[in-house]
Amino acid sequence: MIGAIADDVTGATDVAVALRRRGIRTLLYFGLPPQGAEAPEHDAVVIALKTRTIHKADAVARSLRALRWLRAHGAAEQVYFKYCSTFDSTPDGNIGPVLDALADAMDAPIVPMTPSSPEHGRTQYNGYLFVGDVLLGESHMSHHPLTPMTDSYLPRLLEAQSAYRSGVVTLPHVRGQGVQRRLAELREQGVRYAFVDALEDDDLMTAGRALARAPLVAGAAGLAGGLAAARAGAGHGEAPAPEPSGPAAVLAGSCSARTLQQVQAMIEAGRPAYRLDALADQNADSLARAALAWYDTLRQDTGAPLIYSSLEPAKLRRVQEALGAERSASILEAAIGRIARGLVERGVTRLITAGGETSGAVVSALGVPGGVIGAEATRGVPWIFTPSGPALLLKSGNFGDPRLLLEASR
Ligand SMILES: Nc1ncnc2c1ncn2[C@@H]1O[C@H](COP(=O)(O)OP(=O)(O)O)[C@@H](O)[C@H]1O
Ligand SMILES: O=C(O)[C@@H](O)C(=O)COP(=O)(O)O
Repeated sequence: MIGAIADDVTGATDVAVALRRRGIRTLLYFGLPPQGAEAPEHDAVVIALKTRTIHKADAVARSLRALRWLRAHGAAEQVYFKYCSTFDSTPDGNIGPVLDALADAMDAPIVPMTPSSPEHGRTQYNGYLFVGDVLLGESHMSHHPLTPMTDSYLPRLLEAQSAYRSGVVTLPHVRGQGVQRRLAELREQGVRYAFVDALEDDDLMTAGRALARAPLVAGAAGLAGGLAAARAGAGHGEAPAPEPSGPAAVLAGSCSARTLQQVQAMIEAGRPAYRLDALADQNADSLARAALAWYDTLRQDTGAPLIYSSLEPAKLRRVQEALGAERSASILEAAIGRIARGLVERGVTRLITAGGETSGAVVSALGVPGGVIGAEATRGVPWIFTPSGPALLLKSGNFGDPRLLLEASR
């Protein structure tokens, strides 16, 4: 059985649906699964953590707890550590510290990985990560509020955060000379982390077949899809994918280029929109109260509203200079969590959130333990049906076309 540990909740939904698409019956939990919970038949478990930007010791402790749970429940035959397809991290971590801890705990001699996800425009070549046709460090990710990415060479990025050496399985190895052969060479050279080049889905499928027996693998959802495809013989066909209904609302806390376009599309379509301004009010409670009071004034026929804090890079910098990056993020995340609770109390049954950290804040504020994976609003962004809460669409900041938020909230 595959056990996946994801460093944020949007990443968890992305990897869960990548497994499910290949007929792998997948359970998704937000945090450690509740004790004694009855689980339907399954072939994979995904545990969504929120460890991407917290203190690294805490990230390591939570990830090891997740590993212990997977082992105790027979779900650690192969462990997949899901990080972002744009390698979101800082020189402190948390990808490196978490991987070091997992690799040590599992005694994994070498950990193959790749953030490549060609369907989202992320590709790895000679160890460099591209976003569309530019290098990661030259992409919009260099402006990220919490994890600005300014380098593009993956071994260097990981070595800065890890106690171990990194190397590359280059494309000629993937496409001919052999992934296993290259991994053996790298092991001899004392390398513990092997970034596998992949430009196309076929490369991920080849890598997935070669890595079917690796105890610990890491990366974005693309390689998880390759591993799942390698097991597809044991698959159960794609499960039915229900669509939710009922009143919807959109909460956007991502400042990624794609979310900014999606927010703009909602505003241009005339949807009611309310901006959370942390410069004007630094109290999460009163920010949330004011937003909910605004929501209470809306007519029924306006279309689903948008509440957002998303700002373009120059304005975001001003907020961060005034309040600090961490403080402004934590005020806004706390406010959005409270707003989510207030919206559900007011009858919202479809909640759409943009941004990984933002979605994590919403999931913890709602206290939902996990959910059943439903239809994808767009590739990698499935509806999640929670047992007693609303249906959730947890959208990675960078995913979806510019009309996604508008259309998903119709
Ligand atoms: N106006 C703002 N000022 C400062 N920080 C902000 C603002 N709006 C959003 N943020 C913070 O930026 C972070 C965005 O991260 P996240 O939600 O993971 O989005 P993405 O998926 O694009 O990475 C969140 O912690 C959020 O609270
Ligand atoms: O791999 C990806 O790009 C996503 O699954 C992901 O991790 C999303 O993170 P956010 O952009 O922070 O939502």
